[in-house]
Amino acid sequence: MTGGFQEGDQSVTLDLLKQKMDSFAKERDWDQFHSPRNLLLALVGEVGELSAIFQWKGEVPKGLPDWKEEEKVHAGEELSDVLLYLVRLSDVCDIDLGKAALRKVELNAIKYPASRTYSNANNGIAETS
Ligand SMILES: Nc1ccn([C@H]2C[C@H](O)[C@@H](COP(=O)(O)OP(=O)(O)OP(=O)(O)O)O2)c(=O)n1
Repeated sequence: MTGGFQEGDQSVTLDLLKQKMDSFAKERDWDQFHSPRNLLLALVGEVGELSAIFQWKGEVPKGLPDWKEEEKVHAGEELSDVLLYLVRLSDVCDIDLGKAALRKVELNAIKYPASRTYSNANNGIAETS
């Protein structure tokens, strides 16, 4: 048993992913290509690739119980591409994504109080009380 610290022991944080993407770009001299617009288009492209996996399957149960292992691995890869480009886009826009997201969660809770009941999740439009 080595007992040494391994990368797999790290908890995955947005900051870790941000640093990894920054190193990835710098090591390849790709900073020049990672402009906000290019990253946004790359992000949208990856959302398209993720959508293609679900396309024509109809509704699928949560947990994807009927999917083959390789399909789930593929879905994980496309979800990761979306996340990585989102993290990178936020970084080059000098926006702290973690802080912005936490603030948005708080704003959402104010907009849609848990004390009220909703007939559906359609943005609370059909609020019943
Ligand atoms: N200029 C680039 C190109 C790639 N990547 C990184 C971020 C994504 O996580 C991943 C995207 O790589 P690909 O464009 O090769 O896309 P896929 O991995 O989805 O491959 P494919 O489109 O062939 O399925 O690589 C990046 O940071 N900057």
